[in-house]
Amino acid sequence: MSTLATTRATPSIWGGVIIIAGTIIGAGMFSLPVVMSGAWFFWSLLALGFTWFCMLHSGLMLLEANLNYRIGASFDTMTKDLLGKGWNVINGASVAFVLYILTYAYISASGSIIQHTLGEMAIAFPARMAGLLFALAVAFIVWLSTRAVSRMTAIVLGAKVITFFLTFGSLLGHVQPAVLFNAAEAHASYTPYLLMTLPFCLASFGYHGNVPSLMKYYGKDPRTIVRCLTGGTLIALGLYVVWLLATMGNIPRPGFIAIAQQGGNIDVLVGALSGVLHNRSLDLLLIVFSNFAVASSFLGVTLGLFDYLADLFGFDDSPQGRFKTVLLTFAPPMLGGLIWPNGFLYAIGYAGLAATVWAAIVPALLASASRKRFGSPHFRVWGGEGMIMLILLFGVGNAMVHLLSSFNLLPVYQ
Ligand SMILES: N[C@@H](Cc1ccccc1)C(=O)O
Repeated sequence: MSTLATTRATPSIWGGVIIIAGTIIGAGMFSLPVVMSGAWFFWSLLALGFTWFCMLHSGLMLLEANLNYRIGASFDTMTKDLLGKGWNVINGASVAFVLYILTYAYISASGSIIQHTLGEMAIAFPARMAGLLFALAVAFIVWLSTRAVSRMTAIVLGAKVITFFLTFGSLLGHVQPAVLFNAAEAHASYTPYLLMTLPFCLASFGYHGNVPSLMKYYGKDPRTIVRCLTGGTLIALGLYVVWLLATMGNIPRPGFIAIAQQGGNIDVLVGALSGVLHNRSLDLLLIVFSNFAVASSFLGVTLGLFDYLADLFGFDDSPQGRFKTVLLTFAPPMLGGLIWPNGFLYAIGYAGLAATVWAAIVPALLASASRKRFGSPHFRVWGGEGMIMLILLFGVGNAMVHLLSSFNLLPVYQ
């Protein structure tokens, strides 16, 4: 994640916006229509809007604290200095956990989407094998060098943006109001299913590892970085709304029960959407887009995990050193993908649970501590203590929701 920013020559605001939007928009979005089918479209918009607001502001809080340190100082430096060793260990563990579980989710997702893609070409290929091979290819690129990752990401991200506009532009034309308004179910209840969507929204809006990278990229320029964070998160929000419109405007609400029962992985969702679209070229575009969306986050997140582990274990940058780090980065999630190829939805949920620590709770605590220590010489997030409390509540609330739903204490739409 961290190094994507350093390769562009002229820092225009778009570079930062694209880095942020590119990290945010990933596998998480494919979980949204399935987990939001209970709350359905309008309530889900509320959950998305609220999460967007909180995740943008937690990112700004991180920036506020980060601006008081040297350029290049990351999470680790700030939490150790402002919150102490204990928090630093908790924070580090949650970062590693999120990156690992996301890598697992991407392996599971890429396996399923490659299987689906090849299936469309009448080639039968097991998903486990596809996920494994794809992960090996990514591992090879990460092993080569950060530059290789950055170049691949630029290509994949470009393809993602182009196929996105083509796909969603035409998908919108297919929305059926009767399906979107769920006209078939007269007395449906939606609100009981609202809370459980939150951890998935949180995971889908995660990007916070990139805030220190933006400061490396632009220098201590809060105005520009604030614009990048706002622009990047807004693009993601807009895309998610269109994505919900496209899925919930085409697949009837009860149809999602079957999708969730089949594990809720990307291939099932894309398959269900193809089933109602009856449009060959759109179908193909959607498949191409899904492949690129997964691939770009996969590269970004595993690079982040790679850098993190290399730093933690002190492995050097020689081919052997990088090989050790790659092994540590990819072997555990690959093993998970082999044993349990269909845990995509669970993985995104757990990513939400752990990400709440370093993407909501810790940023709020950091901003609060850095205000006491430094004042805010460069930049201060608006809203004072109230805003800090809101982000803390959002973070703790998300963790509680996830725990409740893991113990089956929240209603599930089934
Ligand atoms: N938002 C990313 C996941 C992510 C979470 C937290 C940090 C970085 C990335 C996705 O949807 O795939």
